[in-house]
Amino acid sequence: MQNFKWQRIVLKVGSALIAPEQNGCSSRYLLTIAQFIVRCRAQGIEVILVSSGSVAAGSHLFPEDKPRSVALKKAMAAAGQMEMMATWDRFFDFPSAQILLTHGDLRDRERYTSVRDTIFTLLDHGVLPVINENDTVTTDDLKVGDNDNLSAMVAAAADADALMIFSDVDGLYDKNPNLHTDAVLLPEISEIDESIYAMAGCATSAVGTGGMKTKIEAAEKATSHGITTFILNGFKEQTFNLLLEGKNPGTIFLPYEKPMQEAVHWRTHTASEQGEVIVEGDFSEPLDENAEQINPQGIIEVRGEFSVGDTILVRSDDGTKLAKARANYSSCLLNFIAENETSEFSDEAQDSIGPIISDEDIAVLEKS
Ligand SMILES: Nc1ncnc2c1ncn2[C@@H]1O[C@H](COP(=O)(O)OP(=O)(O)O)[C@@H](O)[C@H]1O
Ligand SMILES: N[C@@H](CCC(=O)OP(=O)(O)O)C(=O)O
Repeated sequence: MQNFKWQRIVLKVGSALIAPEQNGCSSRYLLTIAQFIVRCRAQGIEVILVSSGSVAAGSHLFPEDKPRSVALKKAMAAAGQMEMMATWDRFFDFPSAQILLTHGDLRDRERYTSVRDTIFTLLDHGVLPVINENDTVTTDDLKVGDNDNLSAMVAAAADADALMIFSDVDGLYDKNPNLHTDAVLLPEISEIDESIYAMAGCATSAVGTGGMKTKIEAAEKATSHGITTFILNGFKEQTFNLLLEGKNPGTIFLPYEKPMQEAVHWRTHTASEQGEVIVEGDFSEPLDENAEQINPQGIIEVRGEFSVGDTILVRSDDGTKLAKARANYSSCLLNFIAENETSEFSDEAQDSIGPIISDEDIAVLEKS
């Protein structure tokens, strides 16, 4: 991959590549992917693998149970994860390590930093990190839900240069090629807007989650962090040969020229808001330099329950999303302040705690 000059890449492998016949893990496609990983490492490129497929790999162990309950899918994931890790590990003569994550781990700044540190330490020691969502323990509130978005969060956490999403199609088409014979492949996307999302349909395979929509979300997350992103066909050996020749065999999403800073990116794309604060005021000036101007008297409403340190969404009174920021106050205290007629208590709180949100812990959102 001489032409690409990458130091660190994240490869995301979809379920259809792991268990194509849904009869346990198969080496049919994984062998080629494993050889690609070995060749990248031989070129000095650090590789992180985000591997889907635990449910698909484990499903053959529970053949008689249909329809599948959530508990059954979690059991499949628990059993299939073992088989999948064993399959990957067999291909390599270097060590690999399993990391199972939930969104709960990534949206908490301390746990996120700990995940980052672990990934960097593994890479420093030549160990291949193999990452999946921790399906067995996730709840609706805790899960990322698809490994496309998870891989983008991992790529950002790992400061990767490129994210390669290996799937069962050649890339992004102007419409689903499995439903429309006249669909056209788009080799290069320089800007992700509504028209790109409009092209993306759902998964049509029995094992995929999210289809193209989640891959575009992943590309948006990654490119805004300066990470070149590809959607590629992992079924075709040619894909890997072309990549090694420095060519684009699928769809490439070009990185932002001015990527977001790490902390702002995390707050925008990985942290999720636990509540909202509706404020009044003049927001014509950049909020990231004036966050501290939002004072308790300006609060109109506090929505949801959040604690100090959680991420909150700040909206203006006309509904515009202004920013995501670290809550310096709990929702309980803010509610009390907002409902209290006298400013004496809020002045006291501001003196002892400081501003409601701070300039350094804020991600300004595009007005919507
Ligand atoms: N515009 C599109 N271009 C390409 N594929 C699309 C498009 N819209 C929907 N798809 C579907 O997305 C599928 C890939 O997503 P998915 O099944 O979730 O794969 P994976 O398991 O690799 O994540 C394709 O097989 C295709 O059916
Ligand atoms: N965590 C799940 C995979 C979820 C997922 O996003 O699957 P896929 O669309 O095939 O990448 C599993 O291991 O089965």
